[in-house]
Amino acid sequence: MEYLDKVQHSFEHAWRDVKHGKADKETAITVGAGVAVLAGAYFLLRPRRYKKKPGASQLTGGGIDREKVQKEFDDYAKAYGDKPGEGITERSKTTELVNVFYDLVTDLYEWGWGQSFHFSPRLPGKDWASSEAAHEARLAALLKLGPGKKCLDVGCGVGGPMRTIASTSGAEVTGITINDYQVSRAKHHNEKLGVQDLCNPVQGNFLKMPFEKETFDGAYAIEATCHANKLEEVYGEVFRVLKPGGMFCSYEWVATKEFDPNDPEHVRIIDEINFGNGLPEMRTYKEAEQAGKHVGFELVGSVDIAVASPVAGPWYGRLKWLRDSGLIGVNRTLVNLVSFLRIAPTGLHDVHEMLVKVSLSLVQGGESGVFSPMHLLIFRKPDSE
Ligand SMILES: C=C(CC[C@@H](C)[C@H]1CC[C@H]2C3=CC[C@H]4[C@H](C)[C@@H](O)CC[C@]4(C)[C@H]3CC[C@]12C)C(C)C
Ligand SMILES: C[S@@+](CC[C@H](N)C(=O)[O-])C[C@H]1O[C@@H](n2cnc3c(N)ncnc32)[C@H](O)[C@@H]1O
Repeated sequence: MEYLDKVQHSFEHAWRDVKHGKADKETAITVGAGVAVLAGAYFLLRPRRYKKKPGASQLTGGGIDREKVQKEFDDYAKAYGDKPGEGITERSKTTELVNVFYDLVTDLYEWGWGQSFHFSPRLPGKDWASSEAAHEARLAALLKLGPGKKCLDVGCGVGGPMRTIASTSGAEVTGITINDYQVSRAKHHNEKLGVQDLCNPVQGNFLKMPFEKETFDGAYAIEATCHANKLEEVYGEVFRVLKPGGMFCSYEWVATKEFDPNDPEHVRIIDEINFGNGLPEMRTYKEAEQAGKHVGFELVGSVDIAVASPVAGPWYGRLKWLRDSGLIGVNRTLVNLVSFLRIAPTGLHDVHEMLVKVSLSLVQGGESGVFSPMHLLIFRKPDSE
């Protein structure tokens, strides 16, 4: 703190000389540099209420008390075994760990990515936001949603997709997320956009949903069911709350047919993806298909969107660009700064470092073809049980 006092003292002296017209060249440079540093720091850290994303100075641990963020992250990290392919060791704790994971990452996701916590193929001539909206709207079309229809968003995050799908289709979308902080963020965004009459985020466990049977005309999940210990558990609940004849579409995180469980490099990539994203394990797309059939669904379609379009850019392109452009490096500096200044909770630095590392694993998973975050499964509940 002594160094900072000296800097402040010399800046005050210089500022006084400038005010009294006694500034020499050196003083003017000191003051100019000081003003530039302060302006730069404010620009980068400033709280940005709604317009775009939150500012770095608004990074929190979600529903976790500031002083507990470091311990919660350390406990989360300890929950993963170190044997290849092990994932979360105590599976009875998975849901609780996933909730902690989202307390830890939700602000960082919004700050560094946006309100839709998923990947999208890059459409030719479209920016990432348009490509993302198209990827989400595809589900509204597949589910044949429209005004008066009731749709369930299984693992809704802060509601980015919910708002797109409700706005494009006019359907009422109820979203469920385990994380209470995300519900508050989703409600904030819904009200800001004036879509709260169509979008209803609720806190709850998609393994035991607080909805009556046969409530919804359609359901979708976007990169969310991967957090379940067993896909049958969440698929079975979706089956229960869907009306007979209702459709369920899911973008699934899967190991692809390129994945070789005997290849240590493949296993390393998947293990790192599991740890850096709160997955208990990784399923293959075949296992996901089987899980849906096992709970009673008819499998209507199964396609890896990551490789479906010969002209779309790779889903991991945005992550690669963030790294290659140096933006992740800038983010690292900002997170270190707000952590050092105690503006953000201690521990958020470690969370961010986890995300820096997993961004590399995800790109490797995409480039090697062993992993896809968007294997689209289309299921239908039979007309009569
Ligand atoms: C579906 C899931 C999450 C998918 C993506 C939304 C996120 C996966 C990895 C995340 C990120 C990685 C690097 C971060 C970067 C270091 C930071 O400065 C800014 C945020 C990141 C870009 C962050 C953004 C969200 C992801 C892309 C899983 C959880 C099932
Ligand atoms: C990667 S986020 C995707 C969110 C949203 N689908 C989107 O694309 O923006 C995964 C979501 O699944 C939710 N989730 C994970 N496990 C859950 C559970 N057991 N019950 C309810 N929601 C859960 C998380 O809280 C989070 O909102």
